[in-house]
Amino acid sequence: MTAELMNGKELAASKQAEMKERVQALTEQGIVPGLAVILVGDNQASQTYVRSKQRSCEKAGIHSELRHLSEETTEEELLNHIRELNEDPTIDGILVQLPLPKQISEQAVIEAISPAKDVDGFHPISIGKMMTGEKTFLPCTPHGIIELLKASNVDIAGKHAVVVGRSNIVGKPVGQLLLNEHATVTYCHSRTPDLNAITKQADILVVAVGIAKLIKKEDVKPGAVVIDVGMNRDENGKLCGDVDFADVEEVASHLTPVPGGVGPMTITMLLENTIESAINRS
Ligand SMILES: Nc1nc(=O)c2c([nH]1)NC[C@@H]1CN(c3ccc(C(=O)N[C@@H](CCC(=O)O)C(=O)O)cc3)C=[N+]21
Repeated sequence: MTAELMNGKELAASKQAEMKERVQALTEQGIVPGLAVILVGDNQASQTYVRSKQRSCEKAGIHSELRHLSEETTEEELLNHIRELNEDPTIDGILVQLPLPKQISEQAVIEAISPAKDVDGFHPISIGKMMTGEKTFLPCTPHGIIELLKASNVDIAGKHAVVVGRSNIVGKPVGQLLLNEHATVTYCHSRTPDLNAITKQADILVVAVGIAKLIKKEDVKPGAVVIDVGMNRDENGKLCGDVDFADVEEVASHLTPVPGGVGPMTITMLLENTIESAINRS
C-alpha cells in the first residue's frame, strides 16, 4: 500500500481563495479585517513564520500590522502593546508569536489579549469554550487538522485517535477537538512507557513532539491515517516532520507531508478566525 497524500497546501489555497471573496464583500461594507502580529526578538524561525502569515493576509486582502519588539522587551511593555491593540477598532485579531523571551510570562500575555480578538484560541476563556463545545475561536493548528481530515473524507466518530505530544498549542487541544468529533482519544507523551504499543492501536495518529522522524512504519497500524505536525531539520538541514515519511508511506492509508501538510492549514485557520472576528465587530 502507498498512502494517499493529504495535501494541506492545496486545501489551504482553495480555502484562502474563498476567503478573499468574503474579505472583498466585507471591505465593500467598510469592514477591512485587521490582524496585529507581535514578534519579540530575532528568532529566525519565528521571523519566517511571521512573514509567511503576513504574506497570506496581504493576498487575502486582510490588513496586517507587525510590531517587531526587541529581545529585551519587558512584560509590562508587551502588555501595553496588547492593551492598545485591544482598544484599536481597526484590529480584529491579535497574535503574539510564541515562544517569548524568558523574562516574559507567556500565560500573562495570553490572558491579556481580549477574548474577542484571540484569533490563536489560546486564551483560557477560548480553551474553556472549546472544551464545552461552545462557539469560540479554535486554535489554528488543531482546527486545521480537523478540516484536513474532513476534506479527506476521514471518518472521526468512533475511531481511536492517538495524540503523541501534550503541548498547550497542539497536542492537548487537538485531542479535545477529536473528542468533540466523537473519537476515542489517547494521549501519549515523553513519560509514556512503550509508546509504540499505543501508537500501533491508532486509527488516526497525530504526532506533535518535535523529534525528527520519530515515527517509523513499525509504529503505525496498516491503514491508519497519520498527521505529522513536526517541523524539524534533518541531518542535511532539510525540513522534515516527526514522522519518517518514506517509511510510513508504505503502511498508512493517508499521510500529511512536511512541508505542505498541516502548516499551511494553520495559517488558513488564522485568517478564517480573523475574518470571523471582523464580522462580529461591534
Ligand atoms: N502565537 C502563535 N501562533 C502560532 O500559530 C504559532 C506560534 N505562535 N509560534 C510558532 C508556531 C509554528 N507555526 C507554523 C505555522 C505555519 C507553518 C507553515 O506554513 N509551514 C510550511 C513550511 C514553511 C517552511 O518552508 O519553512 C509548511 O508546513 O508547508 C509552520 C509553522 C505557527 N505557530
